[in-house]
Amino acid sequence: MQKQSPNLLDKTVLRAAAWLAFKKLTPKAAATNPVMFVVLIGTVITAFFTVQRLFAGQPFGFELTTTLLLLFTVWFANFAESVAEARGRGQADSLRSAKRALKARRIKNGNEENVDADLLRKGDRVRVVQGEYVPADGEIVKGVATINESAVTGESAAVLREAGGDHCGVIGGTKVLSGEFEFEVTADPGHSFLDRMIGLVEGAQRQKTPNEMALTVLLAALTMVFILVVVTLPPMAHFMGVSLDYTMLIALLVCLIPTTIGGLLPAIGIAGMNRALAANVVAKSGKAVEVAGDVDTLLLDKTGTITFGDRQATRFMSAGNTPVVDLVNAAVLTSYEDPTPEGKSVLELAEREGYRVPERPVSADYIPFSAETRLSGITLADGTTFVKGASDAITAWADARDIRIPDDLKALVKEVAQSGGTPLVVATDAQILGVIALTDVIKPGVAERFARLRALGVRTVMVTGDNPVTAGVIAAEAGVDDFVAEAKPEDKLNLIRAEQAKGRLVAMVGDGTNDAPALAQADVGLAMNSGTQAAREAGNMVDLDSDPAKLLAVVEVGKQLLITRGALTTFSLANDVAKYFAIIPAVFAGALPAIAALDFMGLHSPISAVLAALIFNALIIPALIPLALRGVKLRPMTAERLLRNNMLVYGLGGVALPFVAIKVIDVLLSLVL
Ligand SMILES: Nc1ncnc2c1ncn2[C@@H]1O[C@H](COP(=O)(O)OP(=O)(O)OP(=O)(O)O)[C@@H](O)[C@H]1O
Ligand SMILES: [K+]
Ligand SMILES: [Mg+2]
Repeated sequence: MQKQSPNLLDKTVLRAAAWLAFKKLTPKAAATNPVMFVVLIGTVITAFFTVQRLFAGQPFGFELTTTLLLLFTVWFANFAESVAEARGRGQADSLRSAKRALKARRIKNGNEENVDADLLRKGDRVRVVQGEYVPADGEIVKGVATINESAVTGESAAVLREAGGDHCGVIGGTKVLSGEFEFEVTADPGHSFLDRMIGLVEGAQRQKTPNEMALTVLLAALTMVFILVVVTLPPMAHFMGVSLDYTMLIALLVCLIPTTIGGLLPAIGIAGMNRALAANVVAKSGKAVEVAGDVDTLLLDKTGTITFGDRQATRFMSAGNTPVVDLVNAAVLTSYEDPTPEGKSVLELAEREGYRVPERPVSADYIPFSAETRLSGITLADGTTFVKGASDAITAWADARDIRIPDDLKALVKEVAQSGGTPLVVATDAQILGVIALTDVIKPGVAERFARLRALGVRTVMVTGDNPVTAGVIAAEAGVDDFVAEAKPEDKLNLIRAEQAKGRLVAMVGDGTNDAPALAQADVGLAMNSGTQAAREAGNMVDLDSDPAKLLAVVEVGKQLLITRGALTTFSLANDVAKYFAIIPAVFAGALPAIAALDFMGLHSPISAVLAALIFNALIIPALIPLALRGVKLRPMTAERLLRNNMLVYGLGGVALPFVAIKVIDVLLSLVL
């Protein structure tokens, strides 16, 4: 479900960007971009020459044209960045409309008071009822509600949020459709998700990523090299008895330095962030999006990520001679206070099948389900305990109590597991009663996405708390590369560490508090917005749609960012090399007949050659803006093949294009000059 991003050539966007690009024509703004800074200095110098010649009564047409072309080059570079920013700004406006003046019922010392939402602070308790807007970001501590989050996510389907689980997160500005709850505020005003998103799309919080920094340094170094080359030209020319024109040298320098990629680099980065946002993913930094493109291993859990995660009980299968009613009764007792989908569905199945089940006990100790123990249960007032859980967990529990394992248990567990279902073994402290079969459905399309990721060189590993047989069946059906079964939360963390120790970059997704350490350890940690505050803080990205499969899209957005940057860098550098060979002979041909042999382009005159190159050099920036913003199309192939293809297309294309374009512009100029 992608949010509609404004049209690339939307008139209002372009107009806003054009103005913004003018405002950026300052030395301070240019200073962040070394290549453009050099062009700006060149502009000032050629402008000086223009004025000088004007006052000396000499012809100044070439100087003036060069000055204007250089100014346009910087303006086009600013324009590219501004279009990317302005496109984000449109998104920010629609987000800002979700931020309205909200009221809150704050609870203080047991009393309720009406306050402006601006006054809410971290830790405050607030009550919200049906029909109201959630006044701040927070976690539900009491109650349950369905919420329409469309103001923030663009998704209009109602979502369920409740206390005490991994789905307790609420976002300020969203609307409560039904139910009521109390929540604890987790963000001060100005630091909410909405605020963060708005800041991100407006580029206010944009910092250069490490890769972008490295590339900027490289481009600056190249610029330095070309400055040295051009500076040594006059003495050399002088030695050969040729005197060179300084305006022409500056024009030559600008043609040679990497202005194309220098001008498009910021736009490419912003566009990547915008694409992540359009997919409803809030990255805490541009770096996170970029790292996602380099990820080698993707850790996914099974339930809820690969499958829909709404595991439903579908069958009671008793073991040995145990009557099915005994199994059902025990299963029901363990589920009265089990709020998980699994627990609820056990009660529903018993009712649907018409069993007369025991009353809900008035006083009992409940054993809540945890991913650590992988079981849930109840101890009645008379001391009898009933548990249900993963087969290995219950077998271990039974072993510790010297409870005999029925002979046919293994076969029952296997039968459920082989169909891809999850067997829950039910036991009392006297015997093992049987198995509840839970079924879950694999999300459509995941197998194709994994195949696509594999083609891109990303390994997928499924980590699940489920048994190895079920895990194997689901893994095969979904087409993951590897799986780990019977995993506890800390196993995820260890797995991430092990992968990282092999020099791999790891991405994972999670929503629970127990996922937080792994989310923090992973290079890309995608937290679900529905998840706990701990998870949302630990991850470096948050998915507003709370769809764990979104991780796949995030990796693709990151890859596309890296590939686009690589392709345009190749193209830009190839261009510069070509321009060198296209215009140097023309510039020297008149003075040095020996070089005329190299002047295979047959350009009209040195002046038209240089102007043609400058015009091409300026126009190529806006011509590539659409590609920079949309991104190079991501085709499933390995990194090496991608690199080779890019070198072929963008490298060879980048070499060939300037020759053709400069020749055409030169012919047109010769008609004018
Ligand atoms: N409500 C429950 N009561 C008892 N046992 C449960 C309950 N829910 C799940 N289990 C058992 O605990 C195991 C671990 O559950 P957990 O939710 O940690 O992982 P999972 O959902 O199987 O896998 P994943 O990590 O892919 O989400 C399950 O495979 C199941 O056997
Ligand atoms: K250039
Ligand atoms: Mg789970």
